[in-house]
Amino acid sequence: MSTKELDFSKILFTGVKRKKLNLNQDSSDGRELRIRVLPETHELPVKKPKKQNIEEANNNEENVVQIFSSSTITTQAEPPSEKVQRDFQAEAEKEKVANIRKLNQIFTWGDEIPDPFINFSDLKLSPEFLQNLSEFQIKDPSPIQMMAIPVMFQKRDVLASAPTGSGKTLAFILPIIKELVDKQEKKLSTIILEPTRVLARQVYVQFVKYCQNLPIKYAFYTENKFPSDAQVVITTPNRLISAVENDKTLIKKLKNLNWIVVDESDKLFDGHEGSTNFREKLGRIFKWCDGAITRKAFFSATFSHEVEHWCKEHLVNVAMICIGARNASNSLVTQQLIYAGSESGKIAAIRDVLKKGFDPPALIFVQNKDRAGQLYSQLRTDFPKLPIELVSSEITDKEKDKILDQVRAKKVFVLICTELIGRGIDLPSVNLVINFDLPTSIVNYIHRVGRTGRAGKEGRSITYFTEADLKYIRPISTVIQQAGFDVPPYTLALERPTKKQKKELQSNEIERKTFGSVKKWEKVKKFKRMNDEIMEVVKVKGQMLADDDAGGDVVGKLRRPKLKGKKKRRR
Ligand SMILES: Nc1ncnc2c1ncn2[C@@H]1O[C@H](COP(=O)(O)OP(=O)(O)OP(=O)(O)O)[C@@H](O)[C@H]1O
Repeated sequence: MSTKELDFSKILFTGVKRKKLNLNQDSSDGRELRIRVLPETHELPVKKPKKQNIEEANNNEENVVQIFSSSTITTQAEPPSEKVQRDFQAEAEKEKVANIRKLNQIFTWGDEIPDPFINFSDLKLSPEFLQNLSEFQIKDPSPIQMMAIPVMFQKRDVLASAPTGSGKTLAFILPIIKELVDKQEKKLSTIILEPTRVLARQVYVQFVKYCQNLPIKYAFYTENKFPSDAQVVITTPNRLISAVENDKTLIKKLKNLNWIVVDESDKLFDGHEGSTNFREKLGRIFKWCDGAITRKAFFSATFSHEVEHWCKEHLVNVAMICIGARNASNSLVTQQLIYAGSESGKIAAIRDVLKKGFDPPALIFVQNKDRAGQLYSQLRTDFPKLPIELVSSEITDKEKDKILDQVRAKKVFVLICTELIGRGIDLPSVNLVINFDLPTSIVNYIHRVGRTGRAGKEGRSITYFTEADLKYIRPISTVIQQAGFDVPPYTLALERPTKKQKKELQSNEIERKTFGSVKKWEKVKKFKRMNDEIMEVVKVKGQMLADDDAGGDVVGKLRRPKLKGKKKRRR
């Protein structure tokens, strides 16, 4: 068994590596998606040629190979012995690997860590799989892929951390796909856990892309029946738990898994989620997935030392991988920290940014759904022609998927959102992230700004703070400075928030003055709800018509559904 008794009682915290990155010294900060490989500089240590004078050389014809001048010649080098050549090649290879690791900022911990690979073609992937990678422009591995893939090939537990947008998803799905193709096992082999349904869907889409023409069954499980014929199931802890509660026979299958992958794992380790308490749920799931062959893989852009200690303590032969500095923000994102004074100052500042012009789409983060509604109404009033959307817990999952797809397609120019999509969401087209409300922790900051600057592209972020944020600003200011960007110097001299203050901030948001009215958003919300109800009726009617084999235009046959709370108009 690979795990000891699990102890989820400890409280996790996150810390930032204090050392300042010297970005000027070496521009290779390891955060680019493209790998860096040194040019080959090694040559065999050929013995230095002897200089002889011509008379001497003429006496020994065998030695004469090249005449440099009228008075000197060079004798042929004595070939090094095979052992010397082997030793030298091994040494050169070691040095090359060390350089690759250094340039890509690959740090590892554990026994028998394999060398990073540099070409997908060296991985013995099937031609179909290689074709799928190239179809989606995956040419070279990113640093996390270079290291995590060979480690996962060793079939051992792994804890991996790498910057936002650096390709962690492919780093864990590639070894899983390869194993399934090679072994051709039909059993349920892998469970991938994501903190939210939206992220589970996103990972599912990656499987759709990379598994074309491959004999693999994968499923995205968030509703209805557990897909028991799938080899890979992508889901959330909540859904998996309720599936097992409904069908205890699943436990037997879970004990026979090859992999359980915990993506955004520091989030799932998080014990501060109140009612959702992910850590407790993960503990239950791990007890089911404790088969001797089951390996665990944890991936995230941020990790606390506690998670690291937990893994060292509870996992056998775990390999740890860290790309770049631990808990650092992505330095491909140009980061600004701006004092806006007050809430109205922030509104003025954001108007200014949108008016001056920006490269859409942009994400604007606020601290809760009410604030999202207020800002939505405000910006719709100020910029009636700008395609603005909002994602918060108030809209359905399907609506969320739709809006996020519109952002990807650049049909939505400004997306107002809450922490709900602060993590993991891959919107490669996003160029600008605005923290309208200050994130409540550096971890949230790192993930939020990581929605831009993805896949090696550059991005930009602006973080506003007000009088009310002053006592919490220093940690965020430090992270920005560590990424190599200027911050107002006094923010670094302010007192650090105490542990109590940090905790308070997690459970109680900063009270902020409201602005604008939420009328516009209320209207849109009502419309969206109506739309959802109509779509639901369309689905049901469509099913009924299909069952009756009636065909025809389903929508045309519908009547307007009765809406809850809708009063009859009095004449
Ligand atoms: N080797 C590669 N070459 C080019 N693009 C890649 C490569 N690997 C992944 N990508 C692309 O990079 C983007 C970001 O990848 P991914 O979503 O896996 O990032 P991540 O590290 O999981 O980020 P986050 O921490 O925010 O979840 C995706 O659009 C993905 O298709």
